[in-house]
Amino acid sequence: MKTALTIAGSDSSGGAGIQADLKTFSALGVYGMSVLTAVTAQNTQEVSDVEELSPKIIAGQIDAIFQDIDVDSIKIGMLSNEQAIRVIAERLNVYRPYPVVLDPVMVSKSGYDLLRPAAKNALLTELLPMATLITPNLKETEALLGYPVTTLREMEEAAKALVHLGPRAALVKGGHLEGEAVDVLFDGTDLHHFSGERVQTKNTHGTGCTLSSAIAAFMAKGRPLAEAVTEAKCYIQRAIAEGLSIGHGHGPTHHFHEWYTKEGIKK
Ligand SMILES: Nc1ncnc2c1ncn2[C@@H]1O[C@H](COP(=O)(O)OP(=O)(O)O)[C@@H](O)[C@H]1O
Ligand SMILES: Cc1ncc(COP(=O)(O)O)c(N)n1
Repeated sequence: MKTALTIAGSDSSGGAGIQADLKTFSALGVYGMSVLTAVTAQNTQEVSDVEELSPKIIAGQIDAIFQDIDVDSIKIGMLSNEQAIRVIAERLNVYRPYPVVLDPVMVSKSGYDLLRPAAKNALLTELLPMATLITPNLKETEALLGYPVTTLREMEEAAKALVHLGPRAALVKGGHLEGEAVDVLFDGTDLHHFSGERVQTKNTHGTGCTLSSAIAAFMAKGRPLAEAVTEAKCYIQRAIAEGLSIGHGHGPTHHFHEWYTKEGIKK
């Protein structure tokens, strides 16, 4: 069985973070592992507290996995602070995993800073250059590039500009635009568009976590990048369409195990 590792924060309500990542890996038939960076006290309405883990235990978790198990892909999510970024970059430089899907998580849907603003530079210099793919939403794209991105044309230019910062490829997600939910991939050579029908729902907690984990899962299975994004987009579309009205805020996406067949996602 192929394996995938998520390096991310815990969401106590189970809709985002490590929990969403492991549910996605499992639904897509890869063996999931986790390195925790922080524990959030969170529900569908708010993040009420965060406790960051020490660089020592973050390094310890990474070492424990890589010294024993072959890792077929990695997804990185919530990092919280600069020390976590530095120790993860340092350990990954030793083990050189491939592929690395980096979701540059910054602010939760409920408005809480999941990355301390002062840690942004370390993210840019230490981790972006190691990534096979980064998957920012529009706000994160703006924070990384330093200018607003609000149209499809600007998303295309932004995806190219992000690749200049070091990752091999960039997927700019249009989940927060109006109209069709269009994501734009620049793979270093070509631009690709991935379009999904917009679902009118408030149950979008963890959509970015789910999409990046699904891409990592398909890449673990050996799919080339653009194909992995196509399959993952199909997965997130249905996970949102069948999202769950759990809690009183932004409910979570739905992960169905029976979706995955040997041929791919059941359409
Ligand atoms: N209401 C929606 N209907 C359909 N697709 C959506 C919707 N909201 C987000 N998406 C898709 O979900 C994925 C995650 O995007 P986004 O919500 O922008 O990320 P994030 O969770 O990082 O803010 C993207 O593929 C985006 O196009
Ligand atoms: C631990 C953790 N990681 C990531 C997110 C982002 O998810 P969202 O953008 O849907 O709030 C989150 N809320 N919590």
